[in-house]
Amino acid sequence: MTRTPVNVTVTGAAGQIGYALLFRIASGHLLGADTPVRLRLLEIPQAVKAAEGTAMELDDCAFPLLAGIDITDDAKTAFDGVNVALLVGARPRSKGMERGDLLSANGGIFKPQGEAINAGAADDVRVLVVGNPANTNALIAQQHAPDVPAERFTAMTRLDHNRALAQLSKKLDVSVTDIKKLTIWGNHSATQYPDLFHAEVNGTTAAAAVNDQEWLEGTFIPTVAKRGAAIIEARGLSSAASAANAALDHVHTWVNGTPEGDWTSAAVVSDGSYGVPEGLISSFPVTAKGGRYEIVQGLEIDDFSRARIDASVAELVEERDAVKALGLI
Ligand SMILES: NC(=O)C1=CN([C@@H]2O[C@H](COP(=O)(O)OP(=O)(O)OC[C@H]3O[C@@H](n4cnc5c(N)ncnc54)[C@H](O)[C@@H]3O)[C@@H](O)[C@H]2O)C=CC1
Ligand SMILES: O=C([O-])CC(=O)C(=O)O
Repeated sequence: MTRTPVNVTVTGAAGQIGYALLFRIASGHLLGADTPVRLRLLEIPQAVKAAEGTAMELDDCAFPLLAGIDITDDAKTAFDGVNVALLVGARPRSKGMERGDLLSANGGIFKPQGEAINAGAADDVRVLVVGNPANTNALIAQQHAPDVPAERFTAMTRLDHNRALAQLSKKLDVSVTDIKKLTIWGNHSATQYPDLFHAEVNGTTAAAAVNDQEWLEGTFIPTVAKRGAAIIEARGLSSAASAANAALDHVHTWVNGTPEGDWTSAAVVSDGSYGVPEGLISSFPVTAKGGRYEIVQGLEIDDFSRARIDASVAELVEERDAVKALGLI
């Protein structure tokens, strides 16, 4: 067993994703069964007591890998020495709130968190932003952490990726493990593009295996892209356990790598690949090797895919320009 605990900071720890996430981190599902973790929980002052309650329950599980829990409402304390930062806490959209208001409220959260990561994080820090709008929140944090390599800031589209795997496996009556090279492109929003043209099912292109363009356009893409809203409609609350599961998958893959002959989806800083403006945090097909995510290169993009990627990236550009206009980056 690696004896030095890894410092894992979770923001929004008292929220519903936090509750679904913390117990699995402490039981080894983030970094593996041989890596002890020290949890740092960051919450707003009004929710610190609830986070303390969760910490009591974590204690009561007597997890062998859990080396300690600290709870704070101060970002600097929360990110001091952090190795893995899971930025879950965010300001949800409330009634009558415009997109600009939402971006502005979240800027007030992700700017100081980026600064705190810049000031105190460990050299190997890896940051995953889950809180919405995830891509742009990640961009804000990254822009305020100039001393941290930009590639260490990522946003979560792994839930969208897993949703797409599930929908396709049902359609084709195959196991999710038979599906490889699926991609979510763009923003974690309804404009995202789940791509079946590069995906493979038992060696055949997924789009060809489906052989039903109407299903692909009229059912598959909207079902995946609007799944978050469908869960809210059904549950009265947004996805929590599936989001927590995807966050574990994202970090586990980042650290441990993608299998040979496969890739996954993550929103990472664009290097200009596939016409996505450099610096935007956009979802791409990525492999992970040696602890780094890398954008899969050289895929041919046909007109159908091009139009959808461009539409989602245009939304990311709009969001970036809006936070720029607000002085947040
Ligand atoms: N990227 C993705 O695939 C997904 C993203 N989400 C997003 O994740 C976020 C969290 O979702 P839930 O846990 O369901 O929300 P929630 O409302 O249950 O919990 C959010 C928590 O964040 C805390 N918080 C707010 N501001 C904070 C700050 N400055 N520092 C630390 N904590 C703060 C709140 O006190 C609350 O406890 C939301 O923005 C949601 O939209 C949810 C599902 C999927
Ligand atoms: O849609 C929401 O508000 C929550 C979310 O991001 C998702 O479930 O994908």
